[in-house]
Amino acid sequence: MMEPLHIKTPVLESHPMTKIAGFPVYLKLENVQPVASFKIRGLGNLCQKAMQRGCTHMVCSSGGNAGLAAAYSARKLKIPCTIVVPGTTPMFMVERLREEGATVEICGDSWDDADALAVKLAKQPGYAYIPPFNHPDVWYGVATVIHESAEQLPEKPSVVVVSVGGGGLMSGVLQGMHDVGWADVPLIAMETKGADSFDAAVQAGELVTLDAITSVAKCLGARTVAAKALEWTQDHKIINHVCSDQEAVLACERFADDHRMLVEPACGASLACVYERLFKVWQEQGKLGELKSALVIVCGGNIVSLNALKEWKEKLGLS
Ligand SMILES: COC[C@H](NCc1c(COP(=O)(O)O)cnc(C)c1O)C(=O)O
Repeated sequence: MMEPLHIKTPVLESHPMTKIAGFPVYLKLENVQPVASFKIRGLGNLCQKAMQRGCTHMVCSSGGNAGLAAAYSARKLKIPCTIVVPGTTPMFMVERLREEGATVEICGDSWDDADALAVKLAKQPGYAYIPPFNHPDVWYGVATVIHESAEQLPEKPSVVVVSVGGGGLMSGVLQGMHDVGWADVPLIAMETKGADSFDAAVQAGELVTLDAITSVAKCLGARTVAAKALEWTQDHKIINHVCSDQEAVLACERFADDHRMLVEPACGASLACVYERLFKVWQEQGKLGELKSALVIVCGGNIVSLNALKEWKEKLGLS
């Protein structure tokens, strides 16, 4: 059994968010992972399995964070890797991937275009395709975030909150929830407008491919959500919600002020669930009953800076 490449992260009760919600809000701080996002849990597991299956070169498509997790894993496992990112990925992130030793290819306007090239490159002998969200080994690794939380929390939470891009975080969290006896705990699945492929699938009752990703939360930018995520709606109570880019970016700013930690708008979408007081809305709609506590998975992300936050606020009319 190999040592996992992720670390056990803290669970912090957020005093400011508890005051807003009216009950304890616990934060699982995946932003303090070595690669600044939860991604290392799933990609670390997948890369270790790929190495054990004898791969000699890994190829991962990514909006950035999964790529960094794969590049970090490959470096730790001493295996060459290629990361394919869309043209929307900022150059500082491309340089960060190269600093991890990865070869970086830039392709297309969204993750889906990058993924198509990654799949093609991985057909070379000895190469392994490393999907960023749509694989059981990813979900198995992500499930550890709940296994840890169950040991860290004083009691079972009344609700768990995640962000949804391709649906890997959501699927792994749900797997973990069922592992630890939280099958009756509703999951809140948050997306941003313009990256809402899960909501589109739920509304249509089948997978839907968005024409483009127009949200600033590019790391939620999978135009088609994984089938597994939609399947989970048959087996678990899931409340999905689409917030605006403005709400996600403001949540990032409030979180930085409240906790002195800077996270991506992809993560801001989850934090907006608390900051926009959505629990009360869902209780008034009868979607949620009494709530004693909430667990928010702070998924983190690298593609953010004080300057980026300022630019997003200007772009979104928030300045
Ligand atoms: C296009 O991008 C997909 C993936 N980011 C996904 C992601 C998510 C959503 O996770 P998912 O639902 O894709 O498993 C949440 N929070 C953060 C900070 C993320 O980077 C990537 O980096 O390749």
